[in-house]
Amino acid sequence: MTSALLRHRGLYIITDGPRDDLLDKVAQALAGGAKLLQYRDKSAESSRRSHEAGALKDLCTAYGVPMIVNDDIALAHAIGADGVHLGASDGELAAARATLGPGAIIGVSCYNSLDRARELAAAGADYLAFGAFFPSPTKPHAPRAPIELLRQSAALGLPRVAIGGITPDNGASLVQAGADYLAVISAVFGAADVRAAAQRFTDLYSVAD
Ligand SMILES: Cc1ncc(COP(=O)(O)OP(=O)(O)O)c(N)n1
Ligand SMILES: Cc1ncsc1CCOP(=O)(O)O
Ligand SMILES: [Mg+2]
Repeated sequence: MTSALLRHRGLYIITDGPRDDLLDKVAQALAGGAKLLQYRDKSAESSRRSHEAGALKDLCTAYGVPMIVNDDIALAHAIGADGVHLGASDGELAAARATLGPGAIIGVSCYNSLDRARELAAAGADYLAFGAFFPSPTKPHAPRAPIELLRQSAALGLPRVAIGGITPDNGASLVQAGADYLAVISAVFGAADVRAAAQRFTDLYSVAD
């Protein structure tokens, strides 16, 4: 799936639920040009999670946008998601590949570590996520990463995702440094006008391309 990801750049929306208007807000962000979606819900309510993830997958399919599940390989498999995102304590990349298959998108958190990025690239990751680049309202204690890491990781040849406190105002510096995707929660889902906020991120790539 890496090649499909390599054909695009843009906004990667990550959900901030649980919330009652989740589907509606995601639809607005997709209308604003989001190119990837991650369902991130840290609750343990498996029935709601499964229902929501399935509904989000259908919505993303209608927009031609890949849908990725955070943390949960089994949920990704059960609802036919396009992939999974794994952090350092979320299970092995090899296990995800064995469950989801060769065409799945398996994204990994590399935090601020080029060594971790090299290892996971060699192990078959489809994209490398770095951050937090700015103070994150969603995850205030996330380790910080320097912007140079985006340039330093270019040679690994995989799509690079930037995350952490990204706004339409500070995102341009990350796009310039080589971020293929800007992964955003609060600056999209916390906005009064979600579609307009997403469009501002989308526009950063129209200017760059
Ligand atoms: C695109 C992207 N990058 C990083 C993360 C963070 O993953 P992780 O460190 O596992 O933390 P949680 O999101 O699970 O709290 C991510 N989810 N997505
Ligand atoms: C999951 C995660 N990992 C590092 S920062 C972060 C949260 C990003 O959310 P926001 O865009 O609100 O800073
Ligand atoms: Mg995780």
